[in-house]
Amino acid sequence: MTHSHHTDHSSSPAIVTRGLTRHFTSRKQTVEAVQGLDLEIGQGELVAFLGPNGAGKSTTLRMLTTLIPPTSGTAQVAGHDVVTGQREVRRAIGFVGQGNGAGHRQLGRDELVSQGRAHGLSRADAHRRADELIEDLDLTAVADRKVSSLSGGQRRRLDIAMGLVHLPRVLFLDEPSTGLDPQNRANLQGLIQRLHAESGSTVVLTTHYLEEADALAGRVIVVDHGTVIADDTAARLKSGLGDLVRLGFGSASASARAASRLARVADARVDVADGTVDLRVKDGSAMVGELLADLAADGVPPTRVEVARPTLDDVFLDLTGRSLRETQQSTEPSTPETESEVAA
Ligand SMILES: Nc1ncnc2c1ncn2[C@@H]1O[C@H](COP(=O)(O)OP(=O)(O)OP(=O)(O)O)[C@@H](O)[C@H]1O
Repeated sequence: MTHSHHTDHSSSPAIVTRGLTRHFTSRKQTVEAVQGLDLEIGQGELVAFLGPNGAGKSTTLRMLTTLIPPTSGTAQVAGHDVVTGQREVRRAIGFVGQGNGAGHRQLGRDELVSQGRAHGLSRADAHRRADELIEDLDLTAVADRKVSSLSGGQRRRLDIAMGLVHLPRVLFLDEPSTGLDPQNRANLQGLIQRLHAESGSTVVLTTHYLEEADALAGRVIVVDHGTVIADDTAARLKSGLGDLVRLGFGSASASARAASRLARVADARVDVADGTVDLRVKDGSAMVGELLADLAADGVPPTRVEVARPTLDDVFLDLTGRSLRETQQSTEPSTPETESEVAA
């Protein structure tokens, strides 16, 4: 691995988009998949793209990796325009898409070696790199089998290895951990972190696992309906939402009385359901003692108290009105051409 160190602010950004837009027309219906994205991602950043199904994440990645041209707007990746500099962009990037990258009839190891050779590695380097990745991605037992005989998760890991063979300067991963078991998901996270730290590569990934975005990414970009609706560190997105203080009461009248008392707490959002009051407030854990004393003094002491730090899922729900957990469970990885999605 090369050890040039990351986050070089003096040089140009790894990715710049201006008004990046992509429409799809099928059966006389137009889907505005990506609508005027303005992004700037610096060299060495590790960015997670989050959004509900159909938000435009894959379409954005497919434009940035030159697989489909924008309808309008521009994008530069590694200093080259994705349309006029397609070849240069492709040479600089690695892409792990949602489909399968490796051919079927080959052996996994041979696929990796030929991918390395195609990217200009010497035969010896290509073999060494393939060995490294086979080890890193826990493919040792299956690397010498035909690709077509691998399980879904094994294929996924081979595809990821294919995208990493040439130590790309900019790496795009479209839902890399989908279909992996928890063990392999954790391994993959470690691998992405190492790659990022050791080679200073810029990494852009989409994921439906919010914990993954939280653990890995220095920057989280939330998209919905083809536009960016939030762009910040996970920590700031969460602290902006505040803690959840959930108070339980013996009766609905007690919770109503407590709620009217709590409405006076500055900058808090109060929700009452019978018997419970939810308070969304900055630093809930620090203020809960005082809060309880106040309620006791007013004669409405709660019978139960919970304080929860916000998760990225809470942020996501707050921003999009949808829980990513729900969308993740209810939907299979999308086949974009299906009519229901086009109509959505
Ligand atoms: N080739 C295509 N033809 C028609 N519509 C498309 C095509 N590709 C994508 N779309 C539509 O564009 C919108 C954005 O799709 P995209 O795949 O970018 O979403 P996504 O955020 O990656 O979603 P997911 O989380 O489900 O992977 C969707 O409404 C989708 O149906």
